Amino acid sequence: MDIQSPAIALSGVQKHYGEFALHDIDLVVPTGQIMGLVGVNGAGKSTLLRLLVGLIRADDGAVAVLGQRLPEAQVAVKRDIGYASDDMRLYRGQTLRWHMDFVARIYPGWDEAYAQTLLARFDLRPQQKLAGFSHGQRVKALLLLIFARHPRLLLLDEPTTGLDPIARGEVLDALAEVLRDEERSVLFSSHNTADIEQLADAITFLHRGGIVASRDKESFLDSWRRILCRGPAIGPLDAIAGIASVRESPPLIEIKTGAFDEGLLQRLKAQGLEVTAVEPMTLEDIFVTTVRGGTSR
Ligand SMILES: Nc1ncnc2c1ncn2[C@@H]1O[C@H](COP(=O)(O)OP(=O)(O)OP(=O)(O)O)[C@@H](O)[C@H]1O
Repeated sequence: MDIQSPAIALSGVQKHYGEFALHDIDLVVPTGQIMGLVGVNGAGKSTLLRLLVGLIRADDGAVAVLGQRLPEAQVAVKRDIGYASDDMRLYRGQTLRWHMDFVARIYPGWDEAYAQTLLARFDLRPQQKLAGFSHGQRVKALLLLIFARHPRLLLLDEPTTGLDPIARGEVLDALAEVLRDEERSVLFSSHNTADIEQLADAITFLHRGGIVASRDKESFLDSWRRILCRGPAIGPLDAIAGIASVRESPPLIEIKTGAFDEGLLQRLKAQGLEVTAVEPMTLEDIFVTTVRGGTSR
């Protein structure tokens, strides 16, 4: 296996389901990167992750994981991938210990000491049957079974959805610890932008089956600003390059931009506007503005 290759490389990927199409997907996740995949319900996040784990096949385009093409190398890469999603069913009639032994027999990289650490951290009882686990406990059990194998690539579909704030904090802390290993790459999806903002190095916005933006987190946060001005403007503001949205309630004007620089402020002033505040934006606000404005990367 080629360790110089990116962890994930998608090129021209298409997948059609009736009215829905995951389309023109070009995405590279370098080794060691933590990529957050953000999208509303039905955007295509799970479909993208299922393609990467070989559960479904692309209609067109190239899918490579850990330097190997799918679906040809699916069996070979599977042991190096940890995939967590609602698709994964644990056996309700068996205990967590039974599951741990089962996984340990299949994966030689099983780390029992780390599994014990995670049992304590997640406050899970190994002798309890899965049928008695709450939703949050089941999620934590699944992540334990994956993390203790030390897979090189983690594909996590909404790992924190449906968790209470305490369980969510535990899962995020364990993820942050797992992610400290620089050789490990991660793609995790969420509609909770706060989780993505906390953990990810890079962020991809998926909307209606297409990638609308994909950049490293810092440059996302650096380039977006909410600018408050006092008008009126001399000419139409939407025509100014770099403006993603304009909301007017005269004489106040709120502008959002994904291409913030001094030049933009000068252009606004040239329109007769007085700039009264320039504020950073949250990832959530950036996401909503990008999706509503249809801004392309
Ligand atoms: N096996 C399938 N057969 C038919 N349609 C499918 C199938 N899998 C997904 N779809 C459709 O593809 C679209 C994208 O679904 P997907 O589950 O990838 O979105 P998502 O972003 O993960 O959404 P959510 O946040 O709700 O989980 C939806 O319109 C869904 O109905």
